[in-house]
Amino acid sequence: MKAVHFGAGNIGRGFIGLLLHEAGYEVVFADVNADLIDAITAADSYDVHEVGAGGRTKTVTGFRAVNSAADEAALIEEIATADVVTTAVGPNVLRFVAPVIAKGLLARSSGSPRLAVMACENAISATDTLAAEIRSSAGDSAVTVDERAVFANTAVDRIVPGQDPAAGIDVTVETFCEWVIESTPFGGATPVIPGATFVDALGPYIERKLFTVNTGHATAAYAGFAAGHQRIAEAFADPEVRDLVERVLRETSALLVAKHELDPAEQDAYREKILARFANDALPDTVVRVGRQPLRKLSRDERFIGPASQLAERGMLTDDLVEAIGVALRFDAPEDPESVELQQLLADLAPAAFVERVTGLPPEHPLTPHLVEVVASR
Ligand SMILES: NC(=O)c1ccc[n+]([C@@H]2O[C@H](COP(=O)([O-])OP(=O)(O)OC[C@H]3O[C@@H](n4cnc5c(N)ncnc54)[C@H](O)[C@@H]3O)[C@@H](O)[C@H]2O)c1
Ligand SMILES: O=P(O)(O)OC[C@@H](O)[C@@H](O)[C@H](O)[C@H](O)CO
Repeated sequence: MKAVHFGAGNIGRGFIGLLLHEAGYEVVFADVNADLIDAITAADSYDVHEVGAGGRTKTVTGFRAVNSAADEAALIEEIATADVVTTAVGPNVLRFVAPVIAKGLLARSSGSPRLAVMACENAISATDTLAAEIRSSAGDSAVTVDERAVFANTAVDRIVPGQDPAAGIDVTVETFCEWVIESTPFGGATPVIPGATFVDALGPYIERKLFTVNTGHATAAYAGFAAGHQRIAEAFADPEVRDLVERVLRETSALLVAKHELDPAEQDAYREKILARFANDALPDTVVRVGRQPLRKLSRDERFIGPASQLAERGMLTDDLVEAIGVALRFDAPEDPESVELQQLLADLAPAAFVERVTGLPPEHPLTPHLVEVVASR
């Protein structure tokens, strides 16, 4: 069995590549970073170091690498003969990997089994987004794409921080990991990936993950940045940061319980487990990594505006989320282009125009006045 995985970065090597390897797949990493591809090609194995209580080191072997910017023909051939294609490149990059996946699908022999395509990104329905880009790229052959591929949405959860360059291609990760994949598109013939969980309906899982892990994580990052902290564990040890994270997650939990009819006690336990993960001092994660791309994080369906808008539509409380959004506006990290753009937009636009442009919410939405107020008063 062969898997082609786009994005040989933190999640690619430290999570998806590892689980595919453990499932018995030969993994072909595709990435645009030439130095990274050369390093992977030169290695026979790499280690995934789990840190924190019960952490172990796992070794990945049986992989190859293709430079997707330089060797499209080789990548098309790999996709044409693969069983699985996964991505962990970032939601905004999906449109750039779609054309070569379309070409690989069209190059498959018509008798081949259908290719399982799964985007492993922090975004709702990321595989649907990727599939739409692949169909659009295939043009008149879009029907053939759907005959040859099965597209399944997924939710991925493992904190993988930025890596020490001296570690080579080894990866340091937390012990926790969860890969949830929707089963329905496979019609009963799901890929064999023992480390993954297949569920009929992914909606509750991805919203629970994004609106708990990622809303809380981003709140810790932005409040930590504003308070002058560099590492997430250090930020989370600050009582004021932790208090805001806990208040925000009580609001998102109220939404998740109401919308998806989750058991409140189970959601409380899920939230507590996540708070303990943020406190993992053995994980060298930074507020700048976790806060990266603030414009993406403040967009319509993402970890702040997604839950806050739905709470407001239900007439439920959003005060703490709105406070966290106000703190996010202070994220000013020159190394992050979206942070620079965020600060420029704040300087250039009136509050109402800023809210509409960044969050995508119309003026008449019940959340909008609260956001305009927080932007105006910053
Ligand atoms: N790191 C985490 O804790 C974590 C956890 C869950 C989900 N995720 C999600 O996984 C995705 C990747 O995050 P990451 O932390 O691994 O980022 P990363 O920056 O470590 O890795 C992304 C990789 O994608 C590569 N890439 C960029 N453009 C590409 C292209 N056009 N073709 C092929 N490769 C390309 C980059 O060179 C890089 O190696 C994101 O959607 C993120 O939200 C991350
Ligand atoms: O990857 P992002 O930028 O969407 O979010 C940053 C972190 O919150 C994220 O990478 C988490 O570490 C991860 O989602 C945990 O599963």
